[in-house]
Amino acid sequence: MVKIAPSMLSADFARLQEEIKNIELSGADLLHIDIMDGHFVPNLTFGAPVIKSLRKHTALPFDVHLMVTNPADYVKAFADIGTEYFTFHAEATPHMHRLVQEIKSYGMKAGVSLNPSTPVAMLEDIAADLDMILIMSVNPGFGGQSFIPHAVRKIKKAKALFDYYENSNGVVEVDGGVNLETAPLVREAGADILVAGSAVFGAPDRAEMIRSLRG
Ligand SMILES: O=C(CO)[C@H](O)[C@H](O)COP(=O)(O)O
Ligand SMILES: [Fe+2]
Repeated sequence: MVKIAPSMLSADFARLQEEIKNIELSGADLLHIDIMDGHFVPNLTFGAPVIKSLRKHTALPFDVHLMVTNPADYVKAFADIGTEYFTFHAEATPHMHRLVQEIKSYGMKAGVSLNPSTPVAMLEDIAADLDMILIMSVNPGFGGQSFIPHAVRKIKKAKALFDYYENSNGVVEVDGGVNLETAPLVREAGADILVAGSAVFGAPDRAEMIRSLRG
């Protein structure tokens, strides 16, 4: 069964505590948290202090997606908060191996995210060490964009890479434009975790939407 990770980016920021509780009660598996620095992507969201204040209000595992230029600067802060997955972008650092080891040394799971134009092959020599490959199915920076169909092939390639290296911890997550129309395509391709922001937070019945996305 695939897992659903609603993206907090589409929540009502004035009522974050209620929104997170509502998502948990609606059956979400993880809380996807988009950290943007206005540099790696042309948008700003929230930082560790805001996320820390939410930790005591939910038992959902935190799935942190860092769209920042210097991801290594934030490892300790998110480890201290209590983060399940710390996912950085392959395009943001030439030192993926070092950063993955550091993330793991803090007891977090390490993920690498790929922009739509970055090939899965870039992860060939780090896949054995990864807990997650996050395939971006939109250009990062904003919620509510349209799904880029090419992501379906990349999900299959990421699954094959984990299989080749016999990495049974490795999960493939897909992020961007996931809705009732595109969810069957990414489930079929083998995605383990579906991120959905606008589809879940914009649904009249969020629990029903989460169930439907799971298929
Ligand atoms: O990382 C992201 C954007 O950079 C978000 O997680 C993603 O866009 C989710 O929003 P939606 O489901 O509305 O596309
Ligand atoms: Fe994201």
